[in-house]
Amino acid sequence: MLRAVASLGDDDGDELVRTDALPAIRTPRVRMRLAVLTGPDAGRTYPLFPGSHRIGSSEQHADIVLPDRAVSRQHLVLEVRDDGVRAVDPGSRNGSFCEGMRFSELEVRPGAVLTLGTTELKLVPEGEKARSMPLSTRDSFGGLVGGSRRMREVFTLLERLAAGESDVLIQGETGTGKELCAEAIHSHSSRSKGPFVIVDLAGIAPSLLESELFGHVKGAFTGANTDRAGAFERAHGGTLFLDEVGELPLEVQPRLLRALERRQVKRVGANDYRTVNVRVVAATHQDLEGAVKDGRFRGDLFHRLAVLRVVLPPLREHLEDIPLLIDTVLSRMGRPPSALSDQTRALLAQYPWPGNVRELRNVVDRVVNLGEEALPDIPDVPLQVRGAAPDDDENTVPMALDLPFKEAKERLIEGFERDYLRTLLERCEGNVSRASREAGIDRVYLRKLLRKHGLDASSS
Ligand SMILES: Nc1ncnc2c1ncn2[C@@H]1O[C@H](COP(=O)(O)OP(=O)(O)OP(=O)(O)O)[C@@H](O)[C@H]1O
Repeated sequence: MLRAVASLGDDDGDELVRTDALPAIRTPRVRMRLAVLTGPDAGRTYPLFPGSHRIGSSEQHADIVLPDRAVSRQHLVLEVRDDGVRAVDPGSRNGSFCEGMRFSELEVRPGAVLTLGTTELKLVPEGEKARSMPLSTRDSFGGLVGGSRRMREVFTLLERLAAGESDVLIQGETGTGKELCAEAIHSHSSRSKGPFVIVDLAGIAPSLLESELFGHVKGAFTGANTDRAGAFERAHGGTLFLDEVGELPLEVQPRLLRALERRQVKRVGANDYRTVNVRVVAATHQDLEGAVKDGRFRGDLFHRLAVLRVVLPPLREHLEDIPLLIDTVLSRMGRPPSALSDQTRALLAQYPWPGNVRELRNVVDRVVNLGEEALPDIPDVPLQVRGAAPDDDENTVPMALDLPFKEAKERLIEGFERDYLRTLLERCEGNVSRASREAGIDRVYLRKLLRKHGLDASSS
């Protein structure tokens, strides 16, 4: 007897007839594709069926063969399961990277870009285009610079949205360039001749917030000696940048929502509304969706602000931009690129930069003025060994063979420690107690090691 008709696929409408007697047979089906974005094979895609897929440069050792001289014979294995994809680097010579970070084992999310040698590979969920957005050809937009894929994707989005009139929400960790981004949107818009008004909502006493945003009339409160226009009115004809919008107290949020919806503001103590012509660009380093769930931020305001959303990546996800960023910082300081030695640059390229570009700028400033003692405690190990010569021996780990034995050995151990700790933390979801049990090392010592390598348990 027929009991049910179930469709196994969302996209192709295949149907499977189930009966009591015959259990459903699940045929392997393609859920993901691997798209080659750059490198000699750019443009090719491979279906990823459940099971193991070996990726490398040798037809003997790999199922997906990449004709890239910087790719090892067997460079990476993708283990595709029903519920996810795990990438394992079995010891490639030049390493495997996910958004700027080297890994040896990684649970890869759909849409992630992996870099092997000079080849970039994207895991594309079935039904999605390999590249949803063309990459901008620029390596700067306003004051923001970056030639990496992540930044060029941001630039494409900015090119498109700057010209429009919609409000924009910029999200990103502290120091990722949110203010620069807002300025760039303004200067590339038709409002560029109008004012660009900045309000840092985190820096204003809650009692003064309404007056700062909407203005006040004389006598509205103690100290209101004259009528004063608020930021919305001052930004008339231009752009209002609301920094740290996540800090806005709940009680002020309905007034901001009203101002955004009606483009009308009422000064504190006044009876009438004034119409303003303002584009609002807001920014936050907070997880606003989380704040909405926790009831700290109004959902309707969030949706109104986030009509268009730009997410700026943390620097650790585009480490390849560090050389360009260093040159930019130096030139903004009026210094030539030679103001920093190659050795210092190499060290800076290996630091995880929790404070993002702002921290990089500050460190470059200090090192140029005070010398190398001002460098942060940077693990001295090669993170990125890209575009290197092809491997002669699959088991070769990149080693500084030209260094004195002791130093070369120390580097190798440091590299091992860091790779080990990263994988460990990832496996234990940042739980240090669990990590210390699994690794069989004392918790205090583990914390010390994590600090030494700039790894943050909570953020892993
Ligand atoms: N992509 C970038 N290119 C060039 N400079 C950058 C970039 N990102 C940030 N900076 C520089 O880093 C510093 C911090 O940038 P900005 O103030 O825009 O960051 P932010 O995200 O607004 O930080 P916060 O959340 O702490 O307010 C500035 O000096 C800025 O010029």
